[in-house]
Amino acid sequence: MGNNATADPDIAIRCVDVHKTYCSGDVETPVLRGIDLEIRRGELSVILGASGAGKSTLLNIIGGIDRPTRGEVWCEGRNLAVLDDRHLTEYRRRSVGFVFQFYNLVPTLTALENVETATQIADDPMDPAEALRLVGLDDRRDHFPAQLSGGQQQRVSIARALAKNPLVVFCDEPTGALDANTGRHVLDLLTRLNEQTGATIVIVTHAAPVAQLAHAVLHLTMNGITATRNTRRACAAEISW
Ligand SMILES: Nc1ncnc2c1ncn2[C@@H]1O[C@H](COP(=O)(O)OP(=O)(O)OP(=O)(O)O)[C@@H](O)[C@H]1O
Repeated sequence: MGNNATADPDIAIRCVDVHKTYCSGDVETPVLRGIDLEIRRGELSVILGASGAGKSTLLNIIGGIDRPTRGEVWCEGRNLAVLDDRHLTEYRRRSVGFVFQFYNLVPTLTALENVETATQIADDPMDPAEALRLVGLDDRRDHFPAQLSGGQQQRVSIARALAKNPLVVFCDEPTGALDANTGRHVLDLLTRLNEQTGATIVIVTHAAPVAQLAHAVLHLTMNGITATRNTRRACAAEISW
């Protein structure tokens, strides 16, 4: 398949027959066995799967952190699987934003400065103060991470990812370190940002109820991936886990 694999402007990322096998000495661990998927622009997608199903492995591949053993990962007319290191780094910097379970903020920088670290490497960034306003933290811009709650730190990390104006924001277990109520606020924020800004958001989680928030649900198992669409999406207040 050639560049036409991403000719559809509604598709942000497309995987074609993606395989990943980890090799350590003589031991081979096959994790992804022929994954086909599409991430649609402007949508909130949830990748769901049990522990060990390969969610982080898949996220690392579509986020340009790792490469597949076999298969194609199409984004903006390029197959990430064959990009050299320099271009893959460029893709990570310019085209994707990451939100991790443990926030990964720089402790010696204020909330605003943490967001600025991302906007300084982006082509078309948002005003960092505006990004903090979008996540409801304009009054905390001069606070350091240690002066913020877990939920607030996660909101800073969401502002940091969003402020790059990336093609896709990837969130790996974004509520994993938060209590249920704070987690619900973070999910509510992600759905609101998707609706208000049109940001394409992918949430990776083992928490099945989160799938109710999504336009598209990608269910990853040892046997492959199945995609379903929600005809009615729940709001974060309606879900519990
Ligand atoms: N670098 C590696 N070398 C060898 N095996 C690995 C490596 N990274 C992951 N694995 C294996 O790949 C499988 C999938 O791991 P992965 O972290 O992608 O799953 P996951 O669905 O994200 O799990 P969890 O929800 O527990 O984080 C696991 O069996 C894991 O042991």
